[in-house]
Amino acid sequence: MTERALRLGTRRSKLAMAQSGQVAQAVRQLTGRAVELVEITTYGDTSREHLAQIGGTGVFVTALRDALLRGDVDFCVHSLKDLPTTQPDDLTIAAVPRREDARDVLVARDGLTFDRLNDGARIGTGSPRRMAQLNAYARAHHLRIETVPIRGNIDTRIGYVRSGELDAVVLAAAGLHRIGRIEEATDFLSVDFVLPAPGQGALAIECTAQNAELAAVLAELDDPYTRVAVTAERSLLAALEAGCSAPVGALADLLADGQVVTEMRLRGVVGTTDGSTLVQLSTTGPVPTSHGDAIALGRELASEMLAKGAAGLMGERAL
Ligand SMILES: NCc1[nH]cc(CCC(=O)O)c1CC(=O)O
Repeated sequence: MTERALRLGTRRSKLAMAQSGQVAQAVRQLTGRAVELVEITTYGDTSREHLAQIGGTGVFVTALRDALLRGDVDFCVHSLKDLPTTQPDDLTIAAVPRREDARDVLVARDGLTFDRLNDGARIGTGSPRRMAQLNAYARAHHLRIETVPIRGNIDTRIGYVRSGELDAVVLAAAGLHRIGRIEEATDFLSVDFVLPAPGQGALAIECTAQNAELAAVLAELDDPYTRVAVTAERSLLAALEAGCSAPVGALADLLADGQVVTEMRLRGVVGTTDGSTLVQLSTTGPVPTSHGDAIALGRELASEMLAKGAAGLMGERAL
């Protein structure tokens, strides 16, 4: 007797369909079973409000999780950066596959890089984290830019540039890669001046905690280095008591001596959206070997950032 198809719950956006499709393919190969996509509409897809106003955390994931808990689907795929930092007890992140490029990119008119934008350039982004760091960089380099709050899916956002309404927009490289449009990036923003959102570029494959059998199968898709890195980044975010729409950037990366991984570095930033103040710190230590060690690393950096005044910079909300 053939087993029934596994049902993968997904949002309908192009990005969600692309990443769910890629994971579905990997699960088919892994299990030899059929995987069918089940489309689910989330509040984040239908609301026209700015993310910071609807509270940010969880707007894209709640409907998917409800479908999991109802048993309508067997597993789902989230962009890790969209997941709230507290994990519900009855759901498990069965796998965090190897991370895609974590950087933010610019899609600018006429192929322009950030440094070559015109004086007074209007750059679209709804993310307080991006606003804070772009404005801080512009201040330091005597560039005059204006960040313009926008939201919408990738097509909509790039559309503002194609229509001439904005000079540039900022997007995650990973999203463009996944939908096959990375060639449209005109500048890859170095993480030395724009730290990505915690978990950016990584996916989380989630199923119910009850479904241990499926969780064990999905765990084959887990990349342990990505898992500890995003755990440390999200621990930093949680310890700063900030959500996914907060002006917080974080990136954990591995330092290597030749081919040998020696240490992990965790960098974090918090700032005001106008870029006038940034608290940016980094810590380096042994690669965490457990979930607990990764959590501790994030907490440690958070407390150093709080001691430098990070808390006072997070009350802000985007327009
Ligand atoms: N906030 C929306 C969102 N959630 C995940 C991605 C794609 C990148 C990723 O997987 O980290 C994006 C788009 C963007 O920020 O440009």
